[in-house]
Amino acid sequence: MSNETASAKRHVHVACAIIERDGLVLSALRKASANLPLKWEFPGGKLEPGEELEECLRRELIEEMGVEIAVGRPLTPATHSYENLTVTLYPFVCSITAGEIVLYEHTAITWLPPATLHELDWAEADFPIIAEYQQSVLAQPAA
Ligand SMILES: Nc1nc2c([nH]c(=O)n2[C@H]2C[C@H](O)[C@@H](COP(=O)(O)OP(=O)(O)OP(=O)(O)O)O2)c(=O)[nH]1
Repeated sequence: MSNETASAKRHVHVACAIIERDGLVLSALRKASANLPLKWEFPGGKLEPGEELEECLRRELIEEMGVEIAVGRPLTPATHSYENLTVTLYPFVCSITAGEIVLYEHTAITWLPPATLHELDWAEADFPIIAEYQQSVLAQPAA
């Protein structure tokens, strides 16, 4: 049997951080040389064996951006099948508690108001997460 059958497709579990600061949200641009090149994503990465999602996210943010985060409310996990890979994303709303961002993995970052997040060229797995996040934030009464 070929290795390219649907059943052979790798499935990865990825925690990702919707980082809020002063009413804006951080998005990060993947490298041109990466899988899903030059797509926007939320920082984070693959869950390691035995690791909790929140622990994974705190580790990834130190590794990718050199910052410590507080992990807040979870959003609904989203599963998407790319051509060669199935990804389940576990999103959490987060904030930076220590450190200044240094880009160890990404090409760029940007801070946007929630309402305009969808205008970037996102990795497809993020579409439902962005929609849910926008709905949750924009539904809140003004302070
Ligand atoms: N961190 C993150 N990954 C995402 C998002 N959306 C999305 O489809 N992904 C995909 C891209 C990758 O295939 C996978 C995350 O894996 P990763 O960040 O640990 O690994 P990578 O592909 O950048 O690099 P590698 O370690 O596999 O070489 O999930 C997102 O919003 N954030």
